[in-house]
Amino acid sequence: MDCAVEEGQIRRALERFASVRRLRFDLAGRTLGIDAPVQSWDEIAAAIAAAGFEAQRIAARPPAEDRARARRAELWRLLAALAVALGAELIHFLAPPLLAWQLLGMAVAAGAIALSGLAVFRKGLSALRRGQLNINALMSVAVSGAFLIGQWPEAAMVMALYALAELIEARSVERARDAIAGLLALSPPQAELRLADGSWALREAGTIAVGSRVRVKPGERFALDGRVSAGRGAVDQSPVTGESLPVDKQPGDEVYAGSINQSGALEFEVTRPASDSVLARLIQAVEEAQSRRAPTQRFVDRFAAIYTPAVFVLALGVALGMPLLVGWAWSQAVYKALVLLVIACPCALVISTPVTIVSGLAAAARRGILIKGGVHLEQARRLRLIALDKTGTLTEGRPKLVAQQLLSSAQPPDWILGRAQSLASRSDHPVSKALAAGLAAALLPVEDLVAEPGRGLRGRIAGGEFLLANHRWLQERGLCTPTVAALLQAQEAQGRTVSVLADASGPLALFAVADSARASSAAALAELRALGMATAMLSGDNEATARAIAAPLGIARVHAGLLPQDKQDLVARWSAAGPVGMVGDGVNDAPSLAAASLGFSLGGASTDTAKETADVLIMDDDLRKLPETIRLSRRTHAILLQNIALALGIKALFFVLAVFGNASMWMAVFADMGASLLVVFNGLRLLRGVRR
Ligand SMILES: Nc1ncnc2c1ncn2[C@@H]1O[C@H](COP(=O)(O)OP(=O)(O)OP(=O)(O)O)[C@@H](O)[C@H]1O
Ligand SMILES: [Zn+2]
Repeated sequence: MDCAVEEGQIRRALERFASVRRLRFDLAGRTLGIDAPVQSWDEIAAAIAAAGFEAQRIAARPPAEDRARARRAELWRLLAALAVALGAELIHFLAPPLLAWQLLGMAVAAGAIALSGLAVFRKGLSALRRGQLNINALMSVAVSGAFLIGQWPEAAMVMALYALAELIEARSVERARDAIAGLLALSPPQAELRLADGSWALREAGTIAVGSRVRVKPGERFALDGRVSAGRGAVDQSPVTGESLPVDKQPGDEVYAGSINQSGALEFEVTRPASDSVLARLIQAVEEAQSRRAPTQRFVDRFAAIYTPAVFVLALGVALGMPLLVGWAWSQAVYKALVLLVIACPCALVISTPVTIVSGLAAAARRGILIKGGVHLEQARRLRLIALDKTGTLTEGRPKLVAQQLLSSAQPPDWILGRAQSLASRSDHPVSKALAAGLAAALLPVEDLVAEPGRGLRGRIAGGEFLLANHRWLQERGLCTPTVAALLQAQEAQGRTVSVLADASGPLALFAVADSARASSAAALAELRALGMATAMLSGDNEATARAIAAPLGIARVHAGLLPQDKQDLVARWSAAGPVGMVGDGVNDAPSLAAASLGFSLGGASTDTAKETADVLIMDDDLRKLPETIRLSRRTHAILLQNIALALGIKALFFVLAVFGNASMWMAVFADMGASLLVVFNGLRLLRGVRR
C-alpha cells in the first residue's frame, strides 16, 4: 500500500470485522498492525486480498533502522528515476530527429518508468483485471497512452513525479501521526525502582510490578501511575489532564504517568501496570478513535468512489468526442484525455479528512478532553442544548452536613442521632455519606436495609422501622406536617439538601447538607451561552434546592425531583427535536448519557459506568472544557471544509486548464502533490497552540 487512498480501501475492507479492535497503518514502512484474535487472521487476510492487496505476515516489525534505510533507498531510487526522465526530455529537445536518437530517447524514458513505476503498473493491472478503476489503473493507462502517442519524455516525467508525490504524501501522513504519537507518548520508558535490599535501580517501566516502590526526582516525569508514599511537592499533570496549574501532592495522593514532578523528590507505590496507566488508556482511546471513520470521511470516500470513474468516462468522452464534434486533432484530444486521467487522482481529497480529524482528536487529548471518536468531534458543534446533572457535575459532589435539628422530644437526642447515623453509614449516596461523616454517634446494626432511588433509605433498627427520607418521600408517606415543611423549605431556599429521619410516630430529626458549585461552573455556563447554547439543569434533588443552585449559575431551565428514568426520558424527548448534550457523573446518569446525542462525563469525579457510557471524557473535571470542546469541533469543521474546498478547487482549476488551456500532464501531477501537502499542513494546524 502506497498512499492514503489505498489505506482507505484496506480500512473499508476490514471495517466490517467486529473482531478487529485496532488498525495501525505505517504507509512509509508498508506495514499494517492489526489487533485482532488469531482465529480471524485468515478471514482478514482473505478480505485484504479481495481488496486487491497481497498480505504478507511478518514475524516481527523490522527494526527502525532497517525501515529508515529502506525509505532512504526508495527516495534515491525515485530521484534517480527523475534524473533519467530529465535525460529523456533532453534527448527529446536537443537530439537531431533521427530514428536512432528517437529509439535511444524511448529506451531512456522506458528506463525511468521502470525505475519508478513498476509497482504502479502491477497494481493498476490487477485492478483493471478485477474491473476496478483505482488511481494506479488510471496512472498506468495515462502513462502508457502518453508513451504510445509519442509523448515518451512526458510519460517518464509523469511516472517519476507521481511516484515521488506518493512517497512525499505517505511521509506527510506518517508525520501527522508521529506528531500525535509524540504528543501523547510522554511517559519515560524507565523508572527508578527500590530493590529488596533498599537500594534504587533503573528498570524498564513495563517490567515493574504493581505494589513496587518507585522514586521520581524533581524535574523528572512519572513513568507509572501510583499513590504517593513519601515526600511532597507540586506536580504538573497537564500532559494527562490538561489542568494548567500544578497540583500539590502529599502521601496518599494519586499521581499519573506522564506528569512532571516539579519540586521535591516523591516516592510512590505503583497502582497500575505501565500498559494500563491513565495515559496509556488515553493513547489507546485516541488510537481507537482514529480508526473509526467520521461522517465527513465516509462522505469523502463515497465521493471519491464516484469521482474517479466519472472523470475516466469524461476523459474517454474528450478523446472520442472532441475530434468528432469540435474537430480537434486526434493526438491533441487523446493527450487532453490523458491529462484528465492524472487529474482524476483523489489523493488530496481523501487524506484531507483523516489528517484533520486525527489532529483534532489529538489537540483535544492534549487539553485533557478525551473524545472517543471523530463522529463525536463532528457532533459537538451541532449541539444546541446542554443538559447538566446537578450533584457531582455542577457541584463538587462532596456535600457536608451543615445543619441538624431535632423534631421530636419523645426520645433522647443520642437515641435519634444514633439511628440516623446507622442508616446513613450503610449507603454510598453522597447525601448519606455526608451525614455519616458529620455525625458522631455509636453505630447500631441495621436489618432489612432498602435504598429507594431518588428517595432515601429504609431499615429496621432494634425492632423499629426507620426512614431517612427526602422531602418527596416524606410527603408520599404522609409524614410531612406544615411545621416540618416550613423548616425544610427554609433549608432548601439556601440550596441545601435535606433528609429527615422518621419512624411510624412521625419525623424525628432533620439534617441539611450543602454542596458547593464547582469553581468552573459559572464561567463554563457563561461561555456556553456565549456560544449560543441553551442550558438546563437535571436533578434528582428537590426543586427549591436545585433552583437555589441554578440561579447564580444563570440556568433558567431547571428540572428537579427526577428519577433516573425521568432524566433519560427528558433527554430522549429533547434529542428527538435536535442534538442534545448531557453532562453527568453518576451511575444514575448512564441511561441519560446514552440517550443524549453527545454524552460528557468527568474523568475524576464520575463513576466508571458514566465514564464508559460517555462519548467525551473531561479529564480534570473542569466544566470549561465543555465550551472548549465545542470551539474545537467548530474549528475542526471549518478546516475540514477548507480542505475539501482546496482539494476540489485545485482539481477543478486544472480541469478547466486541461480542457481549454494548455495544462500538461506533469503540471497536473504537480498540482496533485501540492494539494495533498496543503491539506495535510492545514489539518495539522489544529495541533498548534497546544501546550506540551
Ligand atoms: N441512599 C440515599 N441516602 C440518602 N438520601 C438519598 C439516597 N438516595 C436518594 N436520596 C435522596 O434523593 C434525592 C435524589 O437522589 P438521586 O440520587 O436521584 O439524585 P442525586 O444524584 O443526589 O442528584 P442529581 O440528580 O442532582 O445528581 C437526593 O437528593 C437525596 O435527598
Ligand atoms: Zn494522488
